[in-house]
Amino acid sequence: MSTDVADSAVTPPAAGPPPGIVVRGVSRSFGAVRALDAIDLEARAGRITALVGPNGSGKTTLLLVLAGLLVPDTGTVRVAGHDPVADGPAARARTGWMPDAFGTWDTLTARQVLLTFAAAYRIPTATARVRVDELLATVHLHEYADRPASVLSRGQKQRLGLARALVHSPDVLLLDEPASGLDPRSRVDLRILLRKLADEGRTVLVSSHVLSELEEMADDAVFISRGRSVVPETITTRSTWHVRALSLGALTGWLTAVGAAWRPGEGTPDGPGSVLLEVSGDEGAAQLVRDAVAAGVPLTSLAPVAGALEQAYLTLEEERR
Ligand SMILES: Nc1ncnc2c1ncn2[C@@H]1O[C@H](COP(=O)(O)OP(=O)(O)OP(=O)(O)O)[C@@H](O)[C@H]1O
Repeated sequence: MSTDVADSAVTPPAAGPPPGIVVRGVSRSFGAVRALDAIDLEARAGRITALVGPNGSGKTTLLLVLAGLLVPDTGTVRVAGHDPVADGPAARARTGWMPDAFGTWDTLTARQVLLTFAAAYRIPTATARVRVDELLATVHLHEYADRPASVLSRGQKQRLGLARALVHSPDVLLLDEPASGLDPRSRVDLRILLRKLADEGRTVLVSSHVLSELEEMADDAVFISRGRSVVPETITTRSTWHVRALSLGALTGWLTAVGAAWRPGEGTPDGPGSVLLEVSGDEGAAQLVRDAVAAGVPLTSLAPVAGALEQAYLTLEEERR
């Protein structure tokens, strides 16, 4: 039986390591637009936290506040224990920021760009040279180390932006759409690198619209809608699963008899086929398998129709309507 029951990697933040990021009641308006509306958020050290939300929901505004580049109107923020406004230099020394589009000085080489940022973080020159070589290798830009940044493609610039965010070995990483423009190999490399950074005990907060990708990399998810953090219903209660059986007739007959709300999937009643069923999380799926076995209904597969993040996101969109 193919089942993704054990693979729901994204869970709400649980008790565990200390939070690397704490946001309490933060608001930020641009004129009449309330981009952040008393938002709360925690992201823990040693974990990758996904920041998920529709266009204009406030993700970039929040990341800019965390990076110390935008002052909130109200609320409190702690990044690696420091307030980015009141204690800016200490917070910035521990924060790596990767914006969605990384502007470089095109006349500098990739190496010079990184050395310039290393100097800004007051890393001694000899140490910086070693660190920059390591990072250029990590993001597979060593061949371009001494070429002007102007020759870099969009994806290569993104990778340089990632190296820039890591130059001072920050405790907290803030990544705004880091995978945009990256080819599939680079996306896999990014995922592996972020996992390694989290395993080293760093806090990684990453926003992306590519939910399948976030699903694979994130441990926790924070959903944001209209400037507030929200918990989509799906996270805690229901999701749609694809249930397949050797006999569609036996499956639908049994589901109808036990009063389950199912929708047709595919197949004909006297052959193999599937239905769509609302299931209450992994526990509900496990119970469904037990009940089907007890009832003599031959299930052949059971899987969520979409990743947990995608389902939660779609619920969020429904809730917004
Ligand atoms: N500098 C600004 N001036 C005026 N309005 C702004 C500014 N920056 C953001 N906004 C508004 O604040 C809201 C939140 O924007 P933000 O960029 O944070 O959203 P987002 O979730 O990052 O969106 P996207 O997924 O499209 O990148 C939007 O309504 C946007 O128009």
